[in-house]
Amino acid sequence: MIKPEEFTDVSYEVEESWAVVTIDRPERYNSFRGRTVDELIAAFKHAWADERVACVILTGAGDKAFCAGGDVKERAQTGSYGPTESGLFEIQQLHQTMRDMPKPTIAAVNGVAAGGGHVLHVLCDLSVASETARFGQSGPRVGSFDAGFGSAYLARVVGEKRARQIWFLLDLYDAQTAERWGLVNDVVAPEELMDKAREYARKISALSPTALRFLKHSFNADSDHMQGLGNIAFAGLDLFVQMPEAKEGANAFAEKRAPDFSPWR
Ligand SMILES: CC(C)(COP(=O)(O)OP(=O)(O)OC[C@H]1O[C@@H](n2cnc3c(N)ncnc32)[C@H](O)[C@@H]1OP(=O)(O)O)[C@@H](O)C(=O)NCCC(=O)NCCSC(=O)CCC(=O)c1ccccc1C(=O)O
Repeated sequence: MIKPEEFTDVSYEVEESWAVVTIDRPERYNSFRGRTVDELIAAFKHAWADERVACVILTGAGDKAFCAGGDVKERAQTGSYGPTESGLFEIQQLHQTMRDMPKPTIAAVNGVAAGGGHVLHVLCDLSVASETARFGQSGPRVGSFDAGFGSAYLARVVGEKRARQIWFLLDLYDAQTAERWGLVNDVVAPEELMDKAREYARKISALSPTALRFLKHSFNADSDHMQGLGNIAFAGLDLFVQMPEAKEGANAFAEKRAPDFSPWR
């Protein structure tokens, strides 16, 4: 497993009694490649094992993006998300690690949370948003989908109609709308975002870790079957991204043009 001091795409810091994990690729809107996903898994496991840490704050570097999902430019240029430790692109393992780790996770959404980056905030136990944050999925525009937690668990959070609206219209929603839909717990001014996340973390740090551990597993138990849906979905996605239809989506994004999916209707 990669050590925090070897991280290139993510930073890991311990403040008081919590860890702050920051996705640090602002020039790509904090989108993730294979290496980023490996480092995020390592960061969450590190926090899980770290006795100084009661909970984790996940955020993005800069003020533009929390995370814009998979690095579509890398996918368009190379056909993959680049090298990884295991040779696998372990996004599903990241989702599972975030859910399985017994310590609460708090997303501090500092900018746009799109695609697989939106899924990461949805999978955090709590979400705090900056007033300037924007939220949405983008897969069907760039030749992708998340038919696991990214759709099924999203529907648990916001309801079926809203989840289908998010995935079928692909609009970006502002922080006030996200709060109204129950997608985030609090909205604050950009300069107050990390302080609000720290306020949550401080409260959590004062509580019984064992009680929180049982509660987190209890909340998760009711949606754990979605991991099985994810296995089917990501197996399908592995095949789909090799197909001309999916490549049209990624290429169109990299070439800054609208995709033409009409041949596949
Ligand atoms: C995020 C946006 C809505 C922001 O829009 P806007 O504010 O107008 O900024 P832009 O000018 O568009 O972007 C600024 C700058 O950042 C670059 N950038 C943005 N997003 C990405 C990205 N995802 N990858 C690479 N680079 C990105 C953008 O090109 C600009 O750079 P310049 O050099 O200045 O031109 C908007 O940017 C947007 O819609 N972005 C794309 C979001 C997206 O589609 N994300 C990927 C969705 S798929 C996914 O995340 C899951 C992947 C996955 O899990 C998977 C798993 C297993 C197998 C396959 C897959 C899979 O491939 O899907």
